[in-house]
Amino acid sequence: MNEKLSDTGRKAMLDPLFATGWALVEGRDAIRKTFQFSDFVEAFGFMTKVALYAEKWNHHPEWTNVYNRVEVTLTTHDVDGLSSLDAKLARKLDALCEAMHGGA
Ligand SMILES: C[C@H](O)[C@H](O)[C@H]1CNC2=NC(N)=NC(=O)C2=N1
Repeated sequence: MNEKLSDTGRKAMLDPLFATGWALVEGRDAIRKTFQFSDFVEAFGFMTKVALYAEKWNHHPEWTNVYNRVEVTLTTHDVDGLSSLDAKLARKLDALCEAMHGGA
């Protein structure tokens, strides 16, 4: 059963993500990061890769795409806040972005 991150869990799991550009969302227990790519096709390719992991892990992002930018918000609806699944998916997004040229 998934559960909300504890205070110690937050420090351990979120501090490394803050270092890669993730930030807490004002007024929500969520984290957000905007990824920028070379063009729309690369951005959409990133979203496609992420979607496969989201389905595999049954944990889905809240996101918007405008041309070459993808804004991603992660939170766990089932526990109404941040869980380890959000940190896991955030790490995966960073890794996928790193593996693609132009990801930032
Ligand atoms: C029924 C389904 O398994 C649940 O709604 C899953 C789907 N994807 C999810 N994604 C996210 N971000 N949070 C959830 O709590 C969640 N729950």
